[in-house]
Amino acid sequence: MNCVEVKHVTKNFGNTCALDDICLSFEENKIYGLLGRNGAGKSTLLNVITNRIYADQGEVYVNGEPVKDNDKALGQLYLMSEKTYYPEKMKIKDIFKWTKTFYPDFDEEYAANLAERFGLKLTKNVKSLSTGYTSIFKLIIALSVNTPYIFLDEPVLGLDANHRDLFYRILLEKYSENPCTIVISTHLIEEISNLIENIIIIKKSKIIRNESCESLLAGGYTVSGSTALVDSYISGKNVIGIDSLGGLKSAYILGKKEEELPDGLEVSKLDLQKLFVQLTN
Ligand SMILES: Nc1ncnc2c1ncn2[C@@H]1O[C@H](COP(=O)(O)OP(=O)(O)OP(=O)(O)O)[C@@H](O)[C@H]1O
Repeated sequence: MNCVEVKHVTKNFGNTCALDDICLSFEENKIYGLLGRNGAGKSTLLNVITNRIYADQGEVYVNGEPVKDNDKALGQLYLMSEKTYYPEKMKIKDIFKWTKTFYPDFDEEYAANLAERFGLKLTKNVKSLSTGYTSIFKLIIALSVNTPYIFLDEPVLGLDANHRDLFYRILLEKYSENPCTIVISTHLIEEISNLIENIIIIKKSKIIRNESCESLLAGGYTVSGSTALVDSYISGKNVIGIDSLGGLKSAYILGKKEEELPDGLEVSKLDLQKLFVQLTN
């Protein structure tokens, strides 16, 4: 089966263990969310997968071939990283051309079209871009390279709400027209909860969850209603969070829901962000 496999990868920086015996795989044509608190090891994992840094132990395979010093396997992967490696004085349009020399399937026309949709001028150079437009420029390249596996590390860093919304729409558009594997590492969990099918949570260098979003969220539920009703219902239950507004309350509960709930209470699915906070605290 075509996939990216991470097998027993460990990476230390001096006394800091950034990745501890990580095993996982990214299957073809799926969208993954890679979540974890600051310093959990997300960027290190993406850098090891794309061979930007070497693991101390373990291997990464693309469709069965090791990526280490293997241009063919590496050509299947693209990482949009937090760091910007492009020459500062180079114009965007020239970077697009340059990218095509490394990634022959890079679609210059599509990239120019995305630049127009985001309002990015192709004649600007990298140095003159704001934080948001630097992310946009890197995103456009990632969405246009057409590699089977795309890794996005903090893709919406500095993007305003309108541009984030546009990015999520474009991502889904692209995915439905031309499916590929997309791995998104982000702290904006709620915003991607409807995009991702699978979720990988990394905590202090270890994977603590790797499953479908659906199965993760099936581990609990949300009840909403009047404060008095909710308070009485949640007594003795495993409550991981509460939101109150006026006389209304929502409680996020782990565990299985009873068949019958008291009248006046509404049930909905668990909130991914609340669950993440609880799992990674
Ligand atoms: N080049 C490096 N030198 C030393 N320590 C490093 C280096 N890169 C990462 N680390 C350490 O490894 C750990 C994992 O860092 P990493 O950047 O992978 O986390 P992250 O999950 O991406 O965090 P964030 O969400 O804050 O970007 C942290 O403790 C970090 O300080």
